[in-house]
Amino acid sequence: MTLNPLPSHQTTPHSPPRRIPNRRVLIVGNYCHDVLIQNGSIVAETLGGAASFISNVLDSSSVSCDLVSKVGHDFRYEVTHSPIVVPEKETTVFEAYFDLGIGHADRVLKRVSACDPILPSDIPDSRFDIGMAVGVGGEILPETLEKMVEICDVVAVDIQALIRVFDPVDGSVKLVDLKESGFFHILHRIGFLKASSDEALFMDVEQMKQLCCVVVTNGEKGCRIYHKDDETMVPPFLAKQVDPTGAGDSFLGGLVVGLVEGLAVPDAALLGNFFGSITVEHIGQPKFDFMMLQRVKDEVQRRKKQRNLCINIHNNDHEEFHTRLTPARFSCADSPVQTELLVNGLSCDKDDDRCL
Ligand SMILES: Nc1ncnc2c1ncn2[C@@H]1O[C@H](COP(=O)(O)OP(=O)(O)O)[C@@H](O)[C@H]1O
Ligand SMILES: O=P([O-])([O-])O[C@@H]1[C@@H](O)[C@H](O)[C@@H](O)[C@H](O)[C@@H]1O
Repeated sequence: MTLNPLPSHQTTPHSPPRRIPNRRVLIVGNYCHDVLIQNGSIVAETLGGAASFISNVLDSSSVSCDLVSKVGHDFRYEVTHSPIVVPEKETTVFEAYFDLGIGHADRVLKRVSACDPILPSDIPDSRFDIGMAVGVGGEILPETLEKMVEICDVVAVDIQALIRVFDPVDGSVKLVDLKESGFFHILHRIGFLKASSDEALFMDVEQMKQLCCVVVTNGEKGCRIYHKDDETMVPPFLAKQVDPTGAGDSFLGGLVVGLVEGLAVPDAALLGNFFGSITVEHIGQPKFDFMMLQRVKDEVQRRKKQRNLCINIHNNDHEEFHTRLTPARFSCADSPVQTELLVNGLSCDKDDDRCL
């Protein structure tokens, strides 16, 4: 298996272009029901789970993907990629509290119900170009990740799938060090490890960046990429945050769209920032504007052509791409109207039927 997350055609802009065949992506992680709570009241109930946010970005970007997810008999959303229904179980439920004000976290998460884990036998035996291990409620097992690295050329992992543990009484999410997670022995076989800046405290970035490409997201500040001796800051896009839920997931979706398109890793991460910034402007799943998506596709094609022709482009020079994507960012027509601003950046549009 090729583990180099930065294929040579991407790292050396002066090498001849290589045709990239159509790629297929495998997303593994459970859908869930999200309940957003503020001041003791339910503000919104939405479809959640990293798999839902990521497939939304991939589907909108016309990147074909297979999705393996388990839900219970009570799953209440219509989704494009049907989950496995476990009739005797309930769907995973997360409550997100936006007013507990613990530390500097923007929300406190509790897993109040958990569906079954995803087993290696639930995953198809075919080969995939990119696998995404994106559990939220502990559904990815070490043997699940092992199967993914066997059948996928490159695997991108959200660290939250590996290091979350759940309080047996109230389901509060706690994090354990990556070394104690039970997954550490597999990590030299993955391509990308994505963590938020809070989660990054639970790994040794210096060590991990020798094993794979580490991407640390940092909310409105964008993200940083670490690989071997390279470190790159990738700038953010301006956003008016309504609900932070799913930003990291959409980021990962955008990153993988960029990789599938054959962009260099910093440019792919810029697409991640782009989709992350749109997501924070919505409660639950964002609906991406068609014109905006078309402009992004055009800019991606333009960027690829420019890279292939080696015009004005250096390895870490993604500023021009950022400048060209910015107008596309604001052609998004369905940004929610802010009607009521609540504390900690959670606000609700009264015309949005997900808001209660
Ligand atoms: N307030 C914001 N303004 C602009 N972009 C944001 C904002 N919040 C998140 N993003 C984008 O989404 C990405 C992921 O968000 P982050 O909050 O770091 O992840 P997570 O949801 O996993 O905690 C960021 O790297 C950034 O690109
Ligand atoms: O906001 P984010 O960290 O990218 O990802 C979120 C998870 O942390 C959370 O457990 C889940 O309930 C949300 O639907 C979303 O997937």
